[in-house]
Order: sequence, then C-alpha cells, then structure tokens
Amino acid sequence: MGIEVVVEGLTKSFGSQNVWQDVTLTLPPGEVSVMLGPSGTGKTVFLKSLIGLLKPERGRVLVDGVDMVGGRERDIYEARKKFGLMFQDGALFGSMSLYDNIAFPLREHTRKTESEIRRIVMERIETVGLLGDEGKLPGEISGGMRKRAGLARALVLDPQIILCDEPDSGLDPVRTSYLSQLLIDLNAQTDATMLIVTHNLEIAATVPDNMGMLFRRNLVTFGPREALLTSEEPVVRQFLTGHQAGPIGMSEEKDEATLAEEEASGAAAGVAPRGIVPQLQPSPGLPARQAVVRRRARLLAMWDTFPPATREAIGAGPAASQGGPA
Ligand SMILES: Nc1ncnc2c1ncn2[C@@H]1O[C@H](COP(=O)(O)OP(=O)(O)OP(=O)(O)O)[C@@H](O)[C@H]1O
Repeated sequence: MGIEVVVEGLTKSFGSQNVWQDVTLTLPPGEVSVMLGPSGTGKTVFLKSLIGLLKPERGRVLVDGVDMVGGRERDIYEARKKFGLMFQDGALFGSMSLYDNIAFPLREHTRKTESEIRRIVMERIETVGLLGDEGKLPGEISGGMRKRAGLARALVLDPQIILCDEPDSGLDPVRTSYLSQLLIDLNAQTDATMLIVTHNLEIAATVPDNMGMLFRRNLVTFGPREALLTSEEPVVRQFLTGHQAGPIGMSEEKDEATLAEEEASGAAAGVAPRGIVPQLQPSPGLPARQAVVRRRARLLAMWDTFPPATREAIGAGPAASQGGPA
C-alpha cells in the first residue's frame, strides 16, 4: 500500500524570493492527489522538496518516519527509494534505448540479475503500452511515448509514492485522456500514493481524489476533489474553469485596480464553479481501487467540516456509486 506523506509548515525561498510559505497538507495513503497553480507558483519546487532534492528553510516532510527536509542524509537517501518520479520531459538519456533507460534504476540501485531486470522492465513496458518499442532511442519516438517511458522508469523500483510533474505537457487531448486512464489504472494496480502536478483541467476534474492549489506564495486550499470542483473561492473557480475574470492575470496576479474594475463590471460573478464530473474508473478487468474505501471512511470523519455544496457533490458523485458517504 502507498504511504502517507505529511507536509508541515513548509517554507521555501531562493535568496530573497519566497516561493511559498507555511504549506501544510497530508497526501492520504494510496489516494491520487493533484497540485494545481498558475505557472511559476512553485509546483515543481514543491515536488523536489518532497523527495529532499531541494531544502526548504522551514517545515517538515514526513515519509515513514523520515523527515525529508531535516533528517539524516542516509535516511533521506533510503526513503527516496520509496518514490518514483516522472519528470516533465521524461528526462531520458538520449543515447540509451528505452529498455536501458527503464532498466537504469534497477542496475543502479539493486543487485538484481539481468534476467530479473528483463522481467521487470518488460512488465513495466507493457503496463505503459510500449511493447515493441523498447529498442528505440528517445529521439526516435513521440513526446507522448517519451512520457510513458519516463513513467515506466519511475515504476521499476515499485515505488509506494509516485510523483508526476506535468505528465500531460505537450500531449494532444486524446493522448492526455489515455494518460489519465493510465494513471488511474496504475493506482488500481499498485495502490501507490500519487501526486500529479498539472495545468490540465480535464486531468484535474477526472483523475484525482484530492486537489490542492498554490497561488500567491500560499497553499490556497487542499481537499477532496468535490470541495474544489464546487468551490466558491475566486482563484480556484477561475483556474478550474479557465476564465480570464478573477485574481489570476497574465503575470500571475492582477493588481487591485484591475480586480476592482472586474468586480464593478460583474465579470467574475458570471463564472460558475466547474461542477462535478465523474471520476475515471479503472479499466475493465483491473482490481477496484483500494483507496476508495479508505477515502470514504476519511470523508465521513470530516463530514461536518464540508459546506453543503461539497456534501451534495460527494453524495451525488461517483463516491456514492462506490459506496460513498451520502
Ligand atoms: N534552483 C532554483 N534556483 C532559483 N530559483 C528557482 C530554482 N528553481 C525554481 N526557481 C524559481 O522558483 C519559482 C517556482 O518555480 P517552479 O518551476 O516550481 O514553478 P511551477 O509552478 O512548477 O511553474 P510551471 O507551471 O511553469 O512549470 C520560479 O520563480 C523559479 O524561477
């Protein structure tokens, strides 16, 4: 089963530039979460901080008892093996075949024999639908295939936590939809805890159990998908509907005068919340997602904290058909 990631009071700056401050959230074990936010709000910095590649100056990231920020380097190195990381561009070695790229973490971090490695690599290649392409170089395949190869490489060490940085960037809508299904199928097969950074509204609406959003150097919100999809919070509503009216401007934030003008004209008031759409289900033949049952118990325990629209969405949404809290 996936493991919980507890983030407490995380603050990160580069020199005098504060990226975000006091970020606190918990990625529930085995659930799929998405982190949203306009460009430059520090989503990639957040992912890198979770695995200890960047060091926030304050706060903790607890993974199985290890603090990825202030813990001992040896413990952090070991804990990092629990993570699988899929980078934006696939981050493949250009001179190696897909097979060798995907085998790389196994050769680097384990003492497995080449025949064991072959079994694992070919299994993962099949999972991401690249069977037959394993001999090709990254330069000989499409961007979407490179991403899937990057995902296969992230999976070879059987990670309990999978982090994906903009898995959809550069993909057409159809490929993005296949990738969304692949992520849900992967969760059903592995029960790993997953965090996906994306700008893609379809992924945001259909894939995760939970969503968070970074804006103006803060975590604006983190909670069940139903809470964000019905949110009245202007910045969340604007982002999830892709409207121009709202606090997000071309260069991250609009100034007060522009916001006041919009308010006076009523432009932002016309933007309705995104509304609930069904969450993707695992493909036929795959096991049910184990996280669904745990999530139901978790939401029930939080029931009194939800506004009516969220309760209704949870009750009427796919959680209900899977035995949700309504
Ligand atoms: N190693 C670094 N040194 C200095 N500044 C950095 C470093 N890495 C990131 N930054 C800065 O931190 C801020 C957040 O960057 P980050 O890449 O995390 O944003 P993002 O939300 O992932 O953006 P996008 O959605 O466009 O990918 C940016 O202003 C960036 O320039």
